[in-house]
Amino acid sequence: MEGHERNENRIGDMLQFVAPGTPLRDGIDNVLRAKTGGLIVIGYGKEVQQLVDGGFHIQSEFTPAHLYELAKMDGALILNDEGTEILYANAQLMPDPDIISTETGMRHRTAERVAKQTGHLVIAISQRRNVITLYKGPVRYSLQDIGVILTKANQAIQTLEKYKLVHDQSITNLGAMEFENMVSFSEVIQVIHRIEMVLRIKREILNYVNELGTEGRLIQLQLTELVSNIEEEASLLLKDYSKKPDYEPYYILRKMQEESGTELLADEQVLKLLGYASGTKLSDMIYPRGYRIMHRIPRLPSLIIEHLVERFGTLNDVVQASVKELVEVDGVGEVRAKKICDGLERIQEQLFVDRHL
Ligand SMILES: Nc1ncnc2c1ncn2[C@@H]1O[C@H](COP(=O)(O)OP(=O)(O)OP(=O)(O)O)[C@@H](O)[C@H]1O
Repeated sequence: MEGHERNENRIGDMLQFVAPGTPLRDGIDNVLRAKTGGLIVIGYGKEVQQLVDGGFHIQSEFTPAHLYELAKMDGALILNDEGTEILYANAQLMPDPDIISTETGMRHRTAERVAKQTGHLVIAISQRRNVITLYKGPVRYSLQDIGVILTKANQAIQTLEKYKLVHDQSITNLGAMEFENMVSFSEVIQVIHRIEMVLRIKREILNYVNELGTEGRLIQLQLTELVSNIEEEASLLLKDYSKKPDYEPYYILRKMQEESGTELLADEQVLKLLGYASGTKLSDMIYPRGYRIMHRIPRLPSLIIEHLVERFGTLNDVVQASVKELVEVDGVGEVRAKKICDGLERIQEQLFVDRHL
């Protein structure tokens, strides 16, 4: 897995763990308000044990009130992996002083070093600055004010709506061109870039949703409504256009997301992921297998679509096939063959109406 993708997953996990609405977050918020400061390590594996000196073995059930009371003591609190028990209080942590830390205060330096050395989640609650900072492995993340995140999340939803409109239109145009046998690599790559943009903003919003916890339900609903099936649609597109029919579309999709950093992928990278040689010309024509369009035919099972692709190879050949030829395919009787013909005709008509709207 690429570095930035792994870090994003780490941030997502951390944020979920301390999201508003969880008992841990209630406890942390109490400590923040009381301005006592706090240092909390999640998990007490061997790696952590080696760094702990002194402290009281408490082993009490985790409640926000216990956390708040115990945080009044100096030193660190150590919780179990699930954050459901407080194991130690007033513990002195002694991470390797050679581990580089960019923090200045001792609490935050210790938190950063312990996280880097053990890979565990460490939470520093600042006494003076009203900030909660999370550390896990090399990742550092400062929690932001809920109001600020909500504003950002709402802005991101608006951006997503715009991206989604552009994406939908480009998918419609591509569909119309597929029926006309007019698709070149260039159109396919353009649609893939649009998918990339939608997926990227979706990931960003998911991070906000994780961070918002119970406060993010509305954003989550909007997100689901807008892009719940984007991955499935993308996977069908990749199945339509990958060089070899047996390419695993979700694998390509994951690779695509791993490889795209702050910039969109280069066209050659997309071609490579689809399995095409680097010299492939963007103006060359390419013919879809028809997975995406055939999935839009009502009540046509995926297995039958597989059989149709095996038998005919491209969407165009399915469109050209007579009822007699369709019936030769495993699982297709006369009634279903007619439904396929009618279905394709209707989809084509609809696409021609909707294109360039
Ligand atoms: N190695 C350590 N193990 C356990 N607790 C520590 C350790 N180092 C610092 N602390 C805790 O952090 C407290 C504050 O330290 P310091 O003021 O240097 O931190 P800081 O990073 O500036 O944090 P703040 O923003 O809260 O002031 C200490 O009183 C102690 O409770």
